[in-house]
Amino acid sequence: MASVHVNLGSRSYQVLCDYGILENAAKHIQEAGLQGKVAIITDSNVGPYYSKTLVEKLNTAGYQATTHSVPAGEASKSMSKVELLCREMTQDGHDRSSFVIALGGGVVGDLAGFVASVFYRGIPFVQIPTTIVSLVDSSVGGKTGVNIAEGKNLVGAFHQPQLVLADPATLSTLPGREYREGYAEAIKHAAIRDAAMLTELEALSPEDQAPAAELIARNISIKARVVEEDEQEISGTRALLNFGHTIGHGIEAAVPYGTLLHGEAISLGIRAALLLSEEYSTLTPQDSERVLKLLDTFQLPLTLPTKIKTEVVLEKMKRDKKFSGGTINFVLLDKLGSAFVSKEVTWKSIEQTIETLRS
Ligand SMILES: NC(=O)c1ccc[n+]([C@@H]2O[C@H](COP(=O)([O-])OP(=O)(O)OC[C@H]3O[C@@H](n4cnc5c(N)ncnc54)[C@H](O)[C@@H]3O)[C@@H](O)[C@H]2O)c1
Ligand SMILES: O=C(O)C(=O)C[C@@H](O)[C@H](O)[C@H](O)COP(=O)(O)O
Ligand SMILES: [Zn+2]
Repeated sequence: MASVHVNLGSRSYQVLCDYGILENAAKHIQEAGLQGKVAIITDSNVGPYYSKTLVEKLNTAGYQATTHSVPAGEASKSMSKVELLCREMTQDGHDRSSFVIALGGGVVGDLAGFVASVFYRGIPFVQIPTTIVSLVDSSVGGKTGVNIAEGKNLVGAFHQPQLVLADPATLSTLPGREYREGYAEAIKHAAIRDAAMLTELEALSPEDQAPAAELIARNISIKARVVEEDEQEISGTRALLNFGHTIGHGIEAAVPYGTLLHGEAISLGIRAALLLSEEYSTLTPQDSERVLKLLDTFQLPLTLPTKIKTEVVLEKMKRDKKFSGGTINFVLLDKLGSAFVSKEVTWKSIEQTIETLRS
């Protein structure tokens, strides 16, 4: 079993990654010190596959589990679903002594984590990720939250999970498009911190059943080390995990949520960030080409659809958390595996770069 420790003082936790680990979820949850009532939050696609067995195993181990499902998809990452889940949980007898399990992809993880952060002013939660995005990225780090019409993740809280149980076997039921999009986040990790991992990713095929537990753990380690340095994105180190997200989030929010999957929008955002890295820093076109080729291997979009208007992307971007007090903090690469935050990038360049994404 691959295991990564996320060292955050009193908020430290373990990420356990192994094929079939879900079978032993109750044992690992017990070992993490969680007891009593548990609200499993999942979605309409994931629940039917995995929640019944999980409930049975938890109840056999002495837990009292209830299941709460939201419709699958990005639109469920909303304040209205937060209220609905809090009401359902209260009606089902949950209180301060309960804990939450997020069973699903990044949408469920962000939503359930946020519910856990506000329910009775905060209860513990466990992440059980079931997509590539959530296995390599979103289940770790404690960023939770929901979208509003004005932009992505604009309402949220830092709330670390108490345990992450990563079972790559769950990927066997994940549809191809949702499987491929997740690699945008792994490619991002390689681009900002681990150029050698590009070679590992280049050896994969989008037709593979699932990546090795070691590759998932390698991504989690990259993220964990960054989060340990700057848990609440104050010093700027954690902003590096936002490579490709500044324009990417603008694109994702410019069309109804769910039209583009998160990883697809981030693929376009990565292309934009590579172009700006060449313009403002020392990244070479050859290095950019290598990353673009990898995104293309996973059939991720690199051309911005005409229906997505530049002015709408810019409007959404201006509300992004990376723009505070009028300053643009843009994550660039100086070479593969090495990222930094630049304050030099102008709105004019951003606008031109978005236009370049059209061809
Ligand atoms: N908090 C963070 O650090 C962080 C990091 C990255 C992404 N995110 C967020 O994560 C979200 C995207 O996550 P995602 O790409 O996992 O999307 P998702 O959670 O919507 O999952 C994608 C689709 O796959 C389905 N699905 C999930 N697991 C399945 C399985 N094993 N079998 C069958 N179907 C399955 C879901 O029902 C959904 O339809 C975005 O909202 C993004 O902002 C957060
Ligand atoms: O964990 C982080 O920090 C990240 O930036 C990871 C991103 O992949 C993720 O999409 C995150 O939700 C973006 O955060 P935001 O603060 O820009 O909303
Ligand atoms: Zn992301």
